[in-house]
Amino acid sequence: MADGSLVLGVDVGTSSVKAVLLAASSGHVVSSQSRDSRAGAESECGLRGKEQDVSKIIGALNGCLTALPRERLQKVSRIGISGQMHGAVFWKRNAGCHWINSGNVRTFEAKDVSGLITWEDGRCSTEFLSSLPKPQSHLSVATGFGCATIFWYLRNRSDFLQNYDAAGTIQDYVVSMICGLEVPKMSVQNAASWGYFNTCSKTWNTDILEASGFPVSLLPEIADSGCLAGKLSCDWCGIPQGTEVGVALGDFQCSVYSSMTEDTDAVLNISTSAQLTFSMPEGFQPQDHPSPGEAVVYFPYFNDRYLAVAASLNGGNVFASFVAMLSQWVSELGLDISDSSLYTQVIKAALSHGESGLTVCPILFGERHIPDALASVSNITASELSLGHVTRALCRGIIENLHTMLSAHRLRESGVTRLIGSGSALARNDVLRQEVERIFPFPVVYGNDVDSAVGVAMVMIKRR
Ligand SMILES: Nc1ncnc2c1ncn2[C@@H]1O[C@H](COP(=O)(O)OP(=O)(O)O)[C@@H](O)[C@H]1O
Ligand SMILES: O=C(CO)[C@@H](O)[C@H](O)[C@H](O)[C@H](O)COP(=O)(O)O
Repeated sequence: MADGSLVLGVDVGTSSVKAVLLAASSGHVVSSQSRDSRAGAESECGLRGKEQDVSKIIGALNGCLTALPRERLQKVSRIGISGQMHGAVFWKRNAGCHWINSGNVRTFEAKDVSGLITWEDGRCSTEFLSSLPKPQSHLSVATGFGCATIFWYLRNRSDFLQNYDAAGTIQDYVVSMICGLEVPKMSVQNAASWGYFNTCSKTWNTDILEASGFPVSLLPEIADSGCLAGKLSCDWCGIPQGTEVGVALGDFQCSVYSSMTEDTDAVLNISTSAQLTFSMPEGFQPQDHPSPGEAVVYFPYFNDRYLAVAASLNGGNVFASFVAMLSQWVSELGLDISDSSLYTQVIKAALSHGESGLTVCPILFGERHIPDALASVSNITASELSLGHVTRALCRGIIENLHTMLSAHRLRESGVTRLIGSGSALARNDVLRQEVERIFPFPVVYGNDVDSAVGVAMVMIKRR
C-alpha cells in the first residue's frame, strides 16, 4: 500500500454503524464515526419477528462516511466491512440500490430490498427447527440463522422468495452494492453463521438443502475470510473507484481480532449481544455433527483456526430493554426523560450500591442452547427495591449468565490468563465492568468501543 494510504473499516452492528480510518503504515486510528441506526421495523411475525429497515441502516452508514474528512477518504486504498452475523436480507441481482450524487458526494440508497431478518428473530420455533433436515456441520441451526429464515419463508410464504434472487447478511449486501457484484460473495465466517455450512470443507450442505426443496440458488459464493470480494465499482463518498474491498466478515471475529494479542487472552465483547471467547489451538478441528445443548460453540476465525465462544443473545439489549421499560413508565407517569439521561442516571444509581441480594436471570431473549428458557427475578426483599439495587442486580445477572455458559474454571483450564473487555455496551457502563472484574478472577484490560470496525480494517492492512 502506498505511503500515507488509509484503510476504511466499517461495522454494521445491530444498534449502530461505526466507521474508522486506520493509517496503513502504523495501524493507528486517524478518524472514526458512529451512528445509531434506529432501524427496528415491524415484522409480519409480530413480536416474535425481529426485522430491521435496510434503508435506515444504509442511512446510518452514509451518515458515518460523509462525516469522515473528505481529504482522508480520498487516500483510502482498501476497505473492510464487518457486521451483525446470522441475519438475512434479500434483493434482486444487478439491483438492490441506486446511486445518488448529493452535494458532490456519491452514496447509494437501498432500493427493492427486503427487510433484514436479524439474529434476534424468533419466528422459527423449536418444533419448526426440529422439522428441518439435520445439517452436516458441527454447528446447529437456530432461529435467526439465514438458512432457517429461508426455510421459514419457503414453508410459510414462498411467494416472498419469488421476489428475490440474491441474499446475504447485511454486510454482504453492502459489499455487493459497492462492488457491483452480480452474485454475492460470503466469507466462511458469515456462511457458518447461516447454518448448513461445513467449515472444514468450506461448502454449503447443498445436497441436504436441495433434497428439502431449499432454493440453493440464493446461497452466496464462498470466499475465505480475509480475501478480497472485488473493487469499488464507482467513487463512494470520495473513495476512488477501483479501491479493493474485502469479503464481509463477522463482527464477532473482528472484535476479537482487534483486541486479542496473546493466545492466552479471552475476549468478552458486549454490544447488543455478548460473546465470551478464547482461541482454540492450531490444528483444532470441530466434530462433524452439532451438539445442540452445548453453550460453547466453535466459530471459524482466520487461517483455519477456531474460536470457542459462549455467544449470548442477552447482552446490551437486556440493559437497553430495561431502559426502554423505565422510559415507558416515565412517560406513562406524564414525565419526559431522554434515554441517554436514563442510561446515565441508572448507571450512577447502581454505582452507589455495590451489593444487591436480588437475583436476576436476564435471558429475556432466550439462549440458543436453551431457546425456551425465560428471564426471572428472585430473592426479592422490600429493602432492595431501589433503582440502584435493581440495576446492579441486572448487570450482575448479565455477566453471571455469561459465566454460566463459559466459566472462569473452564477458561483457566483452557490456558486463559487475561480477559480483554470490548464493545460499546461495556465501554459505556461502569457497573457491567465492575461485575466482570468481580466474577472473572483474571486481570481485565479494556479495548475500544469501535473494535469490530478497527478489527476489519486491521485484517485488510495485514492481508498481502
Ligand atoms: N447512553 C448509553 N450509555 C450506556 N450504554 C448504552 C448507551 N446507549 C446504548 N448503550 C448500550 O449499548 C448497546 C449497543 O451497543 P452498540 O455497540 O452500539 O451495538 P452494536 O455493535 O450491536 O450495534 C445497547 O444495547 C445498550 O446496552
Ligand atoms: O453468535 C454470535 C457469534 O457466534 C453472534 O451473537 C454475533 O457475534 C452476532 O454478530 C451478533 O449477535 C450481533 O452483533 P452485535 O450487533 O451485538 O455486535
